[in-house]
Amino acid sequence: MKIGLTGGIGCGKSTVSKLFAENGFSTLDADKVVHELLASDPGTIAAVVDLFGPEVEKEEGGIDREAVGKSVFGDEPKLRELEAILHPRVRERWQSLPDSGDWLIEIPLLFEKKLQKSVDLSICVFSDPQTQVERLEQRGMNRTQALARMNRQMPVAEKATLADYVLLNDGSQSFLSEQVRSLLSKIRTPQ
Ligand SMILES: CC(C)(COP(=O)(O)OP(=O)(O)OC[C@H]1O[C@@H](n2cnc3c(N)ncnc32)[C@H](O)[C@@H]1O)[C@@H](O)C(=O)NCCC(=O)NCCS
Ligand SMILES: Nc1ncnc2c1ncn2[C@@H]1O[C@H](COP(=O)(O)OP(=O)(O)OP(=O)(O)O)[C@@H](O)[C@H]1O
Repeated sequence: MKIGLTGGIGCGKSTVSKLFAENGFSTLDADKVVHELLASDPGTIAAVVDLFGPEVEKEEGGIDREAVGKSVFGDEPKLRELEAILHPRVRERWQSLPDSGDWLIEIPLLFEKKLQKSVDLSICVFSDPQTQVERLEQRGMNRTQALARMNRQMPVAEKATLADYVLLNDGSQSFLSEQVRSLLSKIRTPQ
């Protein structure tokens, strides 16, 4: 089974992914694939330097994600060009996963990019936008940057209406793990 996990930035996707991993799922995170490509894939690095200039290449090699992130959210044409470099490479990676076994794949833009048909089941982790901003600020992102990314995404309430299952993550981590436990018992029990 391949599950697509989505939600807004900072809603708790990685936290949910860890809970699935503890319950025997293999996991893949599209953001991590992007990070690996930007750190060490020569073709990706060359294309991104071509787009943003040599100043985004770090001395030790690889792309400075913070610098790119600061300039690209709010510059829609550039962001689309960056996505055109990265998305086909990321898609190739998760679409070539083995058919066997249980996989949870974190795909932030699952619904924006209409990829839901490529997974057996979709889950959205929902947090109130206020909670999203607070969590991102706690992680060191400033409010303007947080809002720029959130504004570029489909509102999480809309994602929730499109998903097969929704996990609520405005409460405690134990409330979240209870929901994951209950969801796992549903999707693993043959109907
Ligand atoms: C701009 C980049 C370099 C910033 O890197 P940074 O380490 O700061 O952020 P990270 O990659 O960890 O992303 C964190 C979150 O930002 C949001 N985000 C990232 N890219 C996008 C995007 N194109 N559109 C909307 N939100 C996005 C997602 O919620 C994601 O979970 C990087 O996010 C990137 O290359 N984005 C374009 C590729 C992409 O669309 N990635 C999303 C998953 S495939
Ligand atoms: N229920 C919760 N209570 C308190 N903190 C939480 C809760 N859920 C997640 N967090 C914290 O909020 C932050 C964002 O969570 P997480 O990294 O899981 O979200 P994400 O959706 O994967 O984020 P991103 O979109 O940036 O990849 C993390 O620091 C995490 O530890």
